[in-house]
Amino acid sequence: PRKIILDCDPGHDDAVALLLAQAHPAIELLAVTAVAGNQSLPKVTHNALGIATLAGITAPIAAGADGPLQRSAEFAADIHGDSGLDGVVLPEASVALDARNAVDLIVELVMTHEPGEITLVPTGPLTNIALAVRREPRLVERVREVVLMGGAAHLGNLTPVAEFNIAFDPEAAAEVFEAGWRVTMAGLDVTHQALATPEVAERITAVGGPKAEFMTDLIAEYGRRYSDVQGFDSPPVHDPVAVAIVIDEELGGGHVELRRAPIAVETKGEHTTGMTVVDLRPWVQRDVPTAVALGLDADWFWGLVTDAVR
Ligand SMILES: Nc1ccc([C@@H]2N[C@H](CO)[C@@H](O)[C@H]2O)cc1
Ligand SMILES: [Ca+2]
Repeated sequence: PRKIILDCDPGHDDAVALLLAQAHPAIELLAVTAVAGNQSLPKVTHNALGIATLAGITAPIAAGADGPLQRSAEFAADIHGDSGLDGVVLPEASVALDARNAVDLIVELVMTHEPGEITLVPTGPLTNIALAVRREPRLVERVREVVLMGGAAHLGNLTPVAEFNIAFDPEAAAEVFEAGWRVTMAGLDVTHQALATPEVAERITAVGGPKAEFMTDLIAEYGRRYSDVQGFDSPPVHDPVAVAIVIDEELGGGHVELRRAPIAVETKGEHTTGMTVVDLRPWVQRDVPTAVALGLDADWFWGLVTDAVR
């Protein structure tokens, strides 16, 4: 199995990513690290501990950055609510927070494993990841790859051109994309194909049991907010797509369409800050370590999530 560290800001869809990462045999979840994004650090950390309890995650859970490198934090309360996980009941946490800071834990795990063993899977702002590389630049050559949920080659969600995770901390994102390691970007282009339709919800509910109930409530609440705020009939469940890409790589591929392309992060634009500028021009030389996911076998994807619930 592929060893991963899941860096997240739970977040309804982060919760699905955590359940999938914990359940799938092709993934070994080494640690969960929390970062401010959808909500404040204390709130997303509290949510991570509750989800870990429900999911039976025994890997260390550590809290990291409480805000962007330079800018002030703007949480996504409109979609995730004041708690960061509104509308779902979490069990009282039976797992304790690791005493180490998330950034130290990421550095320690990568530097004590063999080069190429660990994959970083960020599903929130990239503040922890940028801080880890600043603390230990050798991370760039030791990490196998970064498979992140964030960015967009076309339309944004926070702004016309910027996706929330990148726009929350554009400076951190720029450092991560420019570091020189392999980065696979699961942006809105692909995650907007991961829609939790009524058929998907029924498939998950039919599994039965506490995890199915949790997921059913989560999808219903997340769907209500996505409908109210962004007018979606069914909510795009972004974060587990990054985990699914790692699973697909482990199982031989074929379910996600990836395209190697130069990706630059705008940090200074008056109208474009937070934009991931993805160069899809076919004649452009593409021997770069960055790639963007453009297509998803949605039925396969939802099969993974349903099996994770089961
Ligand atoms: N409107 C909205 C804002 C933020 C997010 C969170 N940011 C990413 C999608 O932009 C995901 O990681 C998700 O957790 C989702 C919707
Ligand atoms: Ca997230």
